[in-house]
Amino acid sequence: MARLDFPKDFVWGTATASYQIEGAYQEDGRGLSIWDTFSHTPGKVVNNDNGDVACDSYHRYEEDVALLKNLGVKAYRFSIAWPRIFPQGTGEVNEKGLDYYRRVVDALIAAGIEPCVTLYHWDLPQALQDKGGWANRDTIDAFVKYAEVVFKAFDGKIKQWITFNETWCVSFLSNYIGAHAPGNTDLQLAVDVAHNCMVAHGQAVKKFRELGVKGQIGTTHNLYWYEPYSTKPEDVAAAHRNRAYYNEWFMDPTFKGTYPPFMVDWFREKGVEVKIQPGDLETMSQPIDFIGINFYSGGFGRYKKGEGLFDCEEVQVGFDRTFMDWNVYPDGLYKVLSWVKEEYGDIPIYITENGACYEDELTADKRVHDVLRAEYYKKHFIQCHRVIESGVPLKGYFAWSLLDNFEWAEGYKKRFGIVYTNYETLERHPKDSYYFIQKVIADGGLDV
Ligand SMILES: N=NNCCOCCOc1ccc(-c2cn(C[C@@H]3NC[C@@H](O)[C@H]3O)nn2)cc1
Repeated sequence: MARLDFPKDFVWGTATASYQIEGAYQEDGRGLSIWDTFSHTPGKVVNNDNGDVACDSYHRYEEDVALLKNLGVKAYRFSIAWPRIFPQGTGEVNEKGLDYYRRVVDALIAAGIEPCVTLYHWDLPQALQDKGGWANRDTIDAFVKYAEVVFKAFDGKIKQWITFNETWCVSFLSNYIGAHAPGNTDLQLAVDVAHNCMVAHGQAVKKFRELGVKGQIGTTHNLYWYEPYSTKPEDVAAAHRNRAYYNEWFMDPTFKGTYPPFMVDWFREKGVEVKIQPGDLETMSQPIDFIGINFYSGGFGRYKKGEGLFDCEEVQVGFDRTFMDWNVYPDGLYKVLSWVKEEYGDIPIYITENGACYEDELTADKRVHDVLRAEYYKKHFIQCHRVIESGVPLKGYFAWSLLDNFEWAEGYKKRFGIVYTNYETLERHPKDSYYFIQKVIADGGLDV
């Protein structure tokens, strides 16, 4: 057996998001979000599930904090719901909305757990969507105003800030593929949304610096690791386009202040242009203190004319797959983080999401023997250790997710939690994977 010890200051955490766990969708002045609208539209979400109640963390956050404390994490990543702070997106601040997050933050601090907050985790106020949402550049100013209110309210208590979660999901998944809210299917619109979100990210970072807010700020991108199936030049080019669709399209603007030229040309061929206004590229590439990377999967692609957006077809090479039908590809984590260091330099990295969805069964004695999920975590922890040993500045890891929760268009059928949520009783039951992670944190590492 080999012993893999993590640095003493490595930050272990878990992650959730407001719309996925809070419920209380009309409580204390909360306004509607695009996910309320989307989930209440028949046919958009499996079983027509919605976030009206979810895990009821709005009322049960103390139970969640107790689970976090017992798990032994140093930090907890959650998101603030913009519609609780500005029910109409702009205008009057809803103090009761701020008060909820004051209760959560104070409970975390009392438990010795650092709050790590995502400002935008997809629940855009519907009132802003009614005016074009992220395709309307006015939303950028509304976002900065929302960020300013929250920065000021929690300065000194929240010390790790993430502007956006998974801008690829906000843009392409939600406005080109159409699988997520608001469910548009227009490539130009998706490119506009991606651009405006990255400008909003940069403007919020500038506001953070202007206000002299204590702590660190970054953003989170979901990166996939796609490799060419063969060394044939056409396969290499096709797989690179598909990788860049998730990775370079967002990482290059964030760190280089440019879009990857080969992708700009590819989109231009499809009649799609990036609408860059003077100053946008400088704004979006504002220096940040860390990058959050959400990693779940990857694969192999090869050239196939006419296949998808990039003439690239995925080739199955025998990976095990999760219940989301995603490849289990732990080496992909090592490769993508090594690539981040190589491409973008020594920016501190936090894995802000990693985890797996499997079918879980609650036993009569309230246990969940989620062997596959525990194995998934073990395999990815090994790759985290490997990448740290290689000199990549990986500073922390947040498991997705603390709780089974509303998995967007998949509803409640898809469980990612290390704690089982009984949606009838709203009871929480730690799974075997919770106890596996608890031991890794307590021991400061693992034996393999
Ligand atoms: N890729 N295109 N395929 C073509 C058809 O796709 C249809 C569906 O696609 C996707 C792609 C990606 C995801 C996804 C989900 N999570 C997990 C969440 N991360 C943030 C947190 O809230 C977690 O819940 N990360 N990524 C979902 C659906």
